[in-house]
Amino acid sequence: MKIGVIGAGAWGTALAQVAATGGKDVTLWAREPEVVASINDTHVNTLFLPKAKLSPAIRATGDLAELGDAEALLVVVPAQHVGAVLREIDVASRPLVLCAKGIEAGTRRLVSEIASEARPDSPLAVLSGPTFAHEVAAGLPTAVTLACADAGLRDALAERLASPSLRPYASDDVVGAEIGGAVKNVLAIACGVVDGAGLGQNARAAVIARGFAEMTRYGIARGARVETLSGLSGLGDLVLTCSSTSSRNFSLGVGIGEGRPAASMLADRRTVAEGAFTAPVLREDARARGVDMPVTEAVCALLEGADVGAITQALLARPLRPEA
Ligand SMILES: NC(=O)c1ccc[n+]([C@@H]2O[C@H](COP(=O)([O-])OP(=O)(O)OC[C@H]3O[C@@H](n4cnc5c(N)ncnc54)[C@H](O)[C@@H]3O)[C@@H](O)[C@H]2O)c1
Ligand SMILES: O=P(O)(O)OC[C@H](O)CO
Repeated sequence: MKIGVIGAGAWGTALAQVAATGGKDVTLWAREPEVVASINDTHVNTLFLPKAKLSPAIRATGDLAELGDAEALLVVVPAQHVGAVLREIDVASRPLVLCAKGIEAGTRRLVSEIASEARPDSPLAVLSGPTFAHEVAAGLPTAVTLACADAGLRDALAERLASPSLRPYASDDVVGAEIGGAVKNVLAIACGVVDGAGLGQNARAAVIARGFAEMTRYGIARGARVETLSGLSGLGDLVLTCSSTSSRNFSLGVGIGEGRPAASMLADRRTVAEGAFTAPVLREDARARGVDMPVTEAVCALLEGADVGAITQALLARPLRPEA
């Protein structure tokens, strides 16, 4: 089977490694010529996943046309670039497995909505869950949600993507799988701020629990099912990214909590912290739908330069309310 992977950041590279280790023929599209060269010449992605020794069965290319004959394509560019890349490639009606986590600025669309507009003939699936790329590339045990409306395709993809260390759980709730991954990135920034500002572990647990409550309110408003949100792609990924500096979103929050300006940290980086792009559009969409998301509102204010102490006090001083 030939698998195409669109995007050779850390996650696309790790997924290519899993597929190649499982005996698939893998072509990996990278935007950066130096990434193509380093993967093909040294079997290392020196820019985005430098510690992983990659299978020689992975062939990198800078030409999207070379992925046209793949049986399935994993789409792993950051959410804000999915539309542009999918409009550029001719994938006929091949299945697209969407692996980016975010909401598109300006349109408020989930990645599946972007993809179905760009490639209306391609069936879509979403792969999401608690998955640090370096752990997956190292073959450490990992479980994910694989969501797809078509049961036959879902089972076929699950079988092809499963490996001895990567275990997919099937779901038909595509929107639910996407909401968890998009919202947890914003909440991870908040947990990083708590850590960086030394607000304590009680505060971090409170942000995780109240963050999950707002993820659930927002998810329900967009048609997600609660059991999906409390599964791997929602609560599972929230717990992972809210507790480790391996998360780029959490680390961004730590920097903000320590008093560094968000804008300069974002300007300095090549890797993506999706939560910084999702937070403003999530706030806009939640307001439009009448969904209360105070942690998301706080993250937006902090990204815009607000003072951590003032935001913390404002959150604590909100009118008292029932938990449920
Ligand atoms: N890294 C992880 O552990 C991980 C795990 C699960 C999901 N994800 C998700 O996967 C997606 C990709 O993240 P990543 O970690 O692989 O990226 P990364 O931070 O490792 O690398 C950045 C990526 O963005 C690409 N890029 C930058 N500008 C672009 C443009 N204009 N057009 C197209 N691509 C562009 C780069 O080529 C590179 O592939 C994100 O949505 C992320 O949330 C990441
Ligand atoms: O490094 P982060 O914060 O983008 O998180 C990576 C993955 O989404 C974890 O599942």
